[in-house]
Amino acid sequence: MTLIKICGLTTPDTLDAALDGEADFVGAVVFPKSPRHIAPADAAVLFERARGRAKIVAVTVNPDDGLLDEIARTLKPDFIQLHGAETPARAETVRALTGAGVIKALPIRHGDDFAAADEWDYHADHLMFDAKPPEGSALPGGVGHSFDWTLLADRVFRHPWFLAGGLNPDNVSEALRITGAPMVDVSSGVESAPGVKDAGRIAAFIEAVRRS
Ligand SMILES: O=C(O)c1ccccc1N[C@@H]1O[C@H](COP(=O)(O)O)[C@@H](O)[C@H]1O
Repeated sequence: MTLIKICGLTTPDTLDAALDGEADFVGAVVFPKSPRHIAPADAAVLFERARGRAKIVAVTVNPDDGLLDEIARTLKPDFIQLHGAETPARAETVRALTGAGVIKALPIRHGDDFAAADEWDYHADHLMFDAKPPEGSALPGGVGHSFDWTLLADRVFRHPWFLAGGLNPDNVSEALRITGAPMVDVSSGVESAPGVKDAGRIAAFIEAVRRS
């Protein structure tokens, strides 16, 4: 069964839509430049209802030790998602500092971009292949861009991995058919406007994955 992550949740009703649909991972984006940013203390209150029902993921971009400590003390996530230019050595520090697992997002545009996965596969619990954002983008993720899914054909990784980038209820079946991804991650594809999650689209996305 394909595992599902719904990311960038900021309200109780949309978090409930993800939990009622039995999403496997729910994500809080802790990155002030994002329209989905939520402060760790606020995320801790909101995501408490998810504990034990879905894995809680804190999405970060090049987090410093202070932020990691704050996230670990308040939100207590199951996973820290690293969506910046972190190194494998930094990931080991993140793991030690927080006690959480590590999801590492790798930006993909061409086949060569998978080279980094060889080393990262030994340092992350899960890799996430997300589209490289357009030039000049303020965000490294959550921009609704997809990459050529056929680049993933016949690739093998040590751990179950996420496909991300531009997925939505209408295209996720095709993405799964082409890539055979064991896990999928979505953010802007289940929104009505940037940062505004839509409970109906969350349910439709989960339904489309389950039907695939
Ligand atoms: O969602 C964000 O705002 C965000 C900000 C900074 C780093 C990562 C972010 N989101 C991640 O990107 C994927 C893909 O997004 P989309 O589905 O293409 O909109 C998202 O699921 C998050 O993991």
